[in-house]
Amino acid sequence: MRIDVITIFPGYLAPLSLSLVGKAIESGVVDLAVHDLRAWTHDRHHTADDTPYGGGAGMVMKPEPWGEALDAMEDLDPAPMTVVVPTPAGRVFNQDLAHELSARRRLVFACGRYEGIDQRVLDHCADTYDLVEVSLGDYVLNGGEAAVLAITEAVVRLIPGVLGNPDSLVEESHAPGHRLLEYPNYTKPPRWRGREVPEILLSGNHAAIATWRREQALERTRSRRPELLEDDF
Ligand SMILES: COC(=O)c1cc2cc(CO)sc2[nH]1
Repeated sequence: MRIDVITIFPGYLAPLSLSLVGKAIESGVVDLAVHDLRAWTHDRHHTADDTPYGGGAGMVMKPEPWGEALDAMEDLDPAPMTVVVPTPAGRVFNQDLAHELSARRRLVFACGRYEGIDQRVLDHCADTYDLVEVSLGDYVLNGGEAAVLAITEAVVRLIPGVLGNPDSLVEESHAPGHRLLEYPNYTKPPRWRGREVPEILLSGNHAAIATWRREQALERTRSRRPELLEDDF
């Protein structure tokens, strides 16, 4: 998978070259490039935003730099582009969408700032590429960069070969077909500040442990995320 990120804050994406995503880049499973949108501005001040037509607070990102940046992305790799635009107005990101995006050959993240990107850029992307507008949830950030960090980690870890132990993908919360929250986890020591590890986990009775874990997952889901237990139909 090739990932390109276009942003006016390239430094914000530096963490992507660490740990999990970093290993995927080193191993060649993922190619990642971060681009400064201002490279496609041509005025002395490298202007990327302007006042909104129709008035209102804040600034809007100008379409011209985005158009030139997206054109340049096409020249970098012949694979068809999925353009992912984090926005409060987007589809809420979840594990199903993470799986969908992990199957794509190429992702181009367009990080908005200010009040957002001129709508004509989104319309151009919808007509020219595969556009996915996505929000991390029902709250607002100041820009798309933090969302790109989260989405990239959620997507890259699903690519075969990236995680050391693919079994850990099976039982985790929100895994496909696994609509329960994860059960509680314990490790040594058996007693810590007067708190014991549940006896069952020390019993070696794997069937009973599996039952206990499912009961714990059900209980947690019931109390914290009851909507996950509602049937879809
Ligand atoms: C949960 O919030 C988001 O996913 C989010 C993405 C973006 C992009 C912005 C720039 O206009 S503000 C913002 N919030």
